[in-house]
Amino acid sequence: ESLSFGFLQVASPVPQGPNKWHEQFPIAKGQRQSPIDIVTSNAKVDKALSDNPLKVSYSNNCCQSVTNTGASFQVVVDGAGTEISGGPLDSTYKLVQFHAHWGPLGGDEGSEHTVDGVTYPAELHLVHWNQKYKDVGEAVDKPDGLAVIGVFFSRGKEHAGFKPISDLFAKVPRKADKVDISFNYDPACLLPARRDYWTYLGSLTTPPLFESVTWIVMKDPVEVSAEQLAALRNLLWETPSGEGQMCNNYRPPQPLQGRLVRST
Ligand SMILES: CCCCCCc1ccc(S(N)(=O)=O)cc1
Ligand SMILES: [Zn+2]
Repeated sequence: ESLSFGFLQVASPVPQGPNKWHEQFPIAKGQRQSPIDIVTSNAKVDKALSDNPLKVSYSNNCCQSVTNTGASFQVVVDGAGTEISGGPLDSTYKLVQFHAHWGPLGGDEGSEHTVDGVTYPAELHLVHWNQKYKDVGEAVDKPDGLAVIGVFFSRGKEHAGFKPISDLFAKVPRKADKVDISFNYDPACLLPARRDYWTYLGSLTTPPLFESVTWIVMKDPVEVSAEQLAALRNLLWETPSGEGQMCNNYRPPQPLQGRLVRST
């Protein structure tokens, strides 16, 4: 929101970058921050993860709308029937929203997690909250409150499943713009066919940076076209020099602080 004194319009402050977040959110320098660089040789295969496979049961009428949050697009989901369980999770979690992080036009950086230092042009986050809590607001800052599935986007052929969503970005150019999703949509179409993943305990990658996320990062990227990656830039946001294309909305990898990354 912008402050206004009658004739004088004071623009709302431009959001600060990741290297300043610690000033307002000291947890930014915490012990379980995200994202991280996943060093595959240090990841430990845990048979327990495959003995109790990650179960993803989304419905195809759960997506309600797409919003420009001013930091990403966000597909808002009503929790009806969109649950994950198993794998690293001791409880059932419900999907509440999904969004993404990406880099500059045509670049290869943009993902938040990296794999042996390799970045992808974008990373999708499917955000779920633990059903042991009464709502997402109660879950959001608890150590086992959230589970986020990360899916790397690589540049290649068009992703038919992502197209209905990427086509909507042009309709929500500005912060708080919102468009309803009138068609049936199953977010599971955004997951790679091979369901192998790395998992570790981390945090939200944007303020308030709560250390409340069990991360499940899919090993295989999904391909989206250069045009679909470019469509992400139909979303606009405030830059120091005024309104501009939303890009580079990713936090770089944070210190591992001795955490174990497990692997299927
Ligand atoms: C008190 C409200 C907090 C809303 C938390 C919103 C949020 C959800 C997921 C992620 S991410 N990028 O780690 O998936 C970041 C932020
Ligand atoms: Zn995210």
